[in-house]
Amino acid sequence: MHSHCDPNLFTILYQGNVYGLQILKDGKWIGVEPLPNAFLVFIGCQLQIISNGKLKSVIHRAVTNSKQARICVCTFVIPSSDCHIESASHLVNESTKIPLYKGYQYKEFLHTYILNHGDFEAVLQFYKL
Ligand SMILES: O=C(O)CCC(=O)C(=O)O
Ligand SMILES: [Fe+2]
Repeated sequence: MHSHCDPNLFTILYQGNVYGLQILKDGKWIGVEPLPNAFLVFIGCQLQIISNGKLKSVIHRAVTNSKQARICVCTFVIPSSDCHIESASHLVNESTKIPLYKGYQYKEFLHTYILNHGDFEAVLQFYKL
């Protein structure tokens, strides 16, 4: 699976016991070893925007393995398509004093995300103030 940030609010992920998940940190891909019975929570693009940048959505990807089949169970927590998204005012006041992003409807964001092939940095350019 190509590198991306999840466009939703957050993702709960169970990756079984076969390695394959990697996250991008400081320009380097880091493997996330599977932990038995552990769930991973990924901050999605929407939580980054709602938290006014306080929470960061991580770029990740899954790599294939020719020896073992890998099954990953993902639960995506997604806003309804006409949900209005904007930075939460109390988090804006706490951090930058100004919102970093303009508000939008979730379906509008998803459209931009798909047009930009999941490149969150490119998508953010449309919503940064
Ligand atoms: O297969 C994985 O570990 C990750 C899957 C994923 O990132 C996704 O479905 O959004
Ligand atoms: Fe993902």
